[in-house]
Amino acid sequence: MTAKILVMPGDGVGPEICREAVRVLDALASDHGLDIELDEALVGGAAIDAEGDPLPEASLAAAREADAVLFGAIGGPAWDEQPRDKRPESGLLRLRSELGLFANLRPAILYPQLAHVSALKPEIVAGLDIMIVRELTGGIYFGKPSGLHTTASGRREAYNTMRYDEAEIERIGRAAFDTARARSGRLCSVDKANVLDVSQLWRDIMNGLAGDYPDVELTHMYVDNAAMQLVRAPKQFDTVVTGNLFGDILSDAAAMLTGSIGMLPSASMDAAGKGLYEPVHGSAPDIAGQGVANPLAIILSVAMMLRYTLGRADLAAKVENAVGYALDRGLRTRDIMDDETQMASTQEMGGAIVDMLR
Ligand SMILES: NC(=O)C1=CN([C@@H]2O[C@H](COP(=O)(O)OP(=O)(O)OC[C@H]3O[C@@H](n4cnc5c(N)ncnc54)[C@H](O)[C@@H]3O)[C@@H](O)[C@H]2O)C=CC1
Ligand SMILES: CC(C)CC(=O)C(=O)O
Ligand SMILES: [Mg+2]
Repeated sequence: MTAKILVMPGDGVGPEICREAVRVLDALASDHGLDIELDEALVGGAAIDAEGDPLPEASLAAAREADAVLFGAIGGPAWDEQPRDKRPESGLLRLRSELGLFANLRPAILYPQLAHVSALKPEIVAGLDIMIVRELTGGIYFGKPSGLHTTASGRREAYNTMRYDEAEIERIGRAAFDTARARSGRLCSVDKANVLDVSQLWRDIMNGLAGDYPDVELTHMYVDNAAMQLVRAPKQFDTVVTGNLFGDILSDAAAMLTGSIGMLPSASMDAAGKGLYEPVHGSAPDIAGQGVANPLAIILSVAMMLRYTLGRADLAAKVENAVGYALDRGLRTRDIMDDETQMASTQEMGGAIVDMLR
């Protein structure tokens, strides 16, 4: 059956990297029998400019109808002064929430060719393969009450609420235990249970689930220590499960262990296997329009789409191997370049992956 893929390029480098990911999908369709139909929709700042809404009704409807969404990135200085619910970022948050994409998988895998551009010494990161499972539709990004107001004494005051109920925690917990079970069987739950009530509930639910997964070894770590351990000895981690805010921060840190934030893909899944696939990075306004953005994070997100939604693990492996071959050949976008390698533009890197696939 033909799979419907909705492409949402967004802002900044989003359209540049999406273009390369679409070339990869086109090559898989024409040369490897991938049965897909592509459509495109507005989101983020581009949608605000065109329609006054970061997630127009038609875009949301198209996303609901699609089997998978390929998402570029949103945001940028042009929209930074907008109130929070009118910013491009709120379009992405709403999309995640409306589609029920509660499980965000962010794999930090080091390609051995990039060991010496990692933020850490090669011997500390060699063989790195961590899966961060981040809760994506709850926590402080969504909790009510939230707001900004002026108090009786005339001071501005702002607040957000980190809130989870036990069903939300259990749902992401089970996704993480299942993920850990399919990997090495080690799961580290990251929280701040020494300070936060919400983290105490989180820890309690994780401990309760452990009984259903006797083959998975569950440990707990406070988030401040986890940030430190991630840069001290990252290979102690296999699968990490954490809340929305902590996962957002830890995954950007984990990205640098692989050489660049331009290398980290992600999958955001609902309960039925539908997914939105996007790079971990943002719209990178500082390099937008220069043709230097690394398209590998979104191309590796296409590989996750092939594996998790389209049932084509064979093609996912082909894409991942093609990335390896391109790196073997010394192709590097600026963020992962060193003295020995040749600089490739966004388009050249995408083209190299397409050539490998043909
Ligand atoms: N999922 C999304 O669409 C996300 C959107 N954002 C938004 O993006 C905008 C910029 O946010 P920042 O904090 O600057 O984070 P960012 O991830 O966009 O950029 C951080 C740094 O990483 C670099 N970088 C990012 N992607 C790269 C790539 N593919 N290749 C090479 N270098 C890359 C950028 O040039 C910049 O120096 C903001 O409006 C923010 O809200 C931020 C994170 C996620
Ligand atoms: C809404 C986004 C800006 C949040 C984010 O940084 C992310 O999901 O990585
Ligand atoms: Mg982020």
